[in-house]
Amino acid sequence: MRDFLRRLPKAELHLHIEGSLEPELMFSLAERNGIRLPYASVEEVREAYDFADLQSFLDLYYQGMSVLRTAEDFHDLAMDYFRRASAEGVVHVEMHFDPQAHLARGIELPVVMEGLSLARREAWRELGMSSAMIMAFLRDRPAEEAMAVMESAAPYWEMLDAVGLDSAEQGNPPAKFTEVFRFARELGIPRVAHAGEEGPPAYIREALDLLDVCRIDHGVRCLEDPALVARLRDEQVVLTVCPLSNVRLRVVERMADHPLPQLLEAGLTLTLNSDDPAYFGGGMLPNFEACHEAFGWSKEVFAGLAGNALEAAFMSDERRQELRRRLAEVS
Ligand SMILES: Nc1ncnc2[nH]cnc12
Ligand SMILES: [Zn+2]
Repeated sequence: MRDFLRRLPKAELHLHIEGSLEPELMFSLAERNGIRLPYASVEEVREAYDFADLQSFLDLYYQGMSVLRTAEDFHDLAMDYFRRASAEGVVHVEMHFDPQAHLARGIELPVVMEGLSLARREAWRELGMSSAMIMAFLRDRPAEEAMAVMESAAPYWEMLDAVGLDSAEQGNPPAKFTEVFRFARELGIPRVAHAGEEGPPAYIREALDLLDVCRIDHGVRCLEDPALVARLRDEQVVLTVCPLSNVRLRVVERMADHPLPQLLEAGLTLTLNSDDPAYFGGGMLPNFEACHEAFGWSKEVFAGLAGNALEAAFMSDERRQELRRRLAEVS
């Protein structure tokens, strides 16, 4: 099964590129940039990754990314992840990135865009891996700031496959960002949003009704609202579920308690993703394997999930056709 799961052509739709920063790279970038880390060793960093909830993770996540300063750093970050993901059979990566977290440290958007764009071209050339960019707004910051970022991103609008919404969910409903998302819609930029990770089902409804998103990131708490589940099923809204993330952030206690089997049973359109692989115990393959171990799903189930990701991905029709063929060959 492990070999089958590795060979499955997997598209990853929910990945925070800053959350792919492994402690080893964190140390080498800190050294390159003359930054002192509050850890003595790589082991000490890993030991600190014991989270009580989303906020306790976010505190370390924003601290960790302080080593990213130059376009070269962002390039190295992304290439480091693309290489690891490619070795796990990932063929397409859609990366969220958080401009406001970098602006707050004095790192301007062009630095981020230059580094990530260079890595994307290299990944295509050297690994045959396609990718997409999702510019995310931090929902625990003011909506006016998100709007300012959107406006300042004008030179890059063409390069954005979507805008997204992440960071601390509780108390920061999608409604807060209605105007920013309306602006993105007017520009023809697709929209996704984290909702129903820690927040209530009402946030999933708001993301659909007010932000007009095409996908919900996480969405696992929809099960608390049967009418919402029926709507998600009928409208075939894609959920980008991140199983290991949900365990590590204590959305659920253990993999065996994860609601994935119920979500599948309810007929929802699901995909599997890693979210922040450096912080949550691994990338796409470990997430697929954890599901196999916990739920004993068949090859057909995993091929179905991989197929859902291909259909929902931001990629050219030509690329989608090619990957559909590869999926059919493997499964
Ligand atoms: N799992 C997550 N939820 C919300 N915001 C995030 N930013 C990075 N990872 C996140
Ligand atoms: Zn996420």
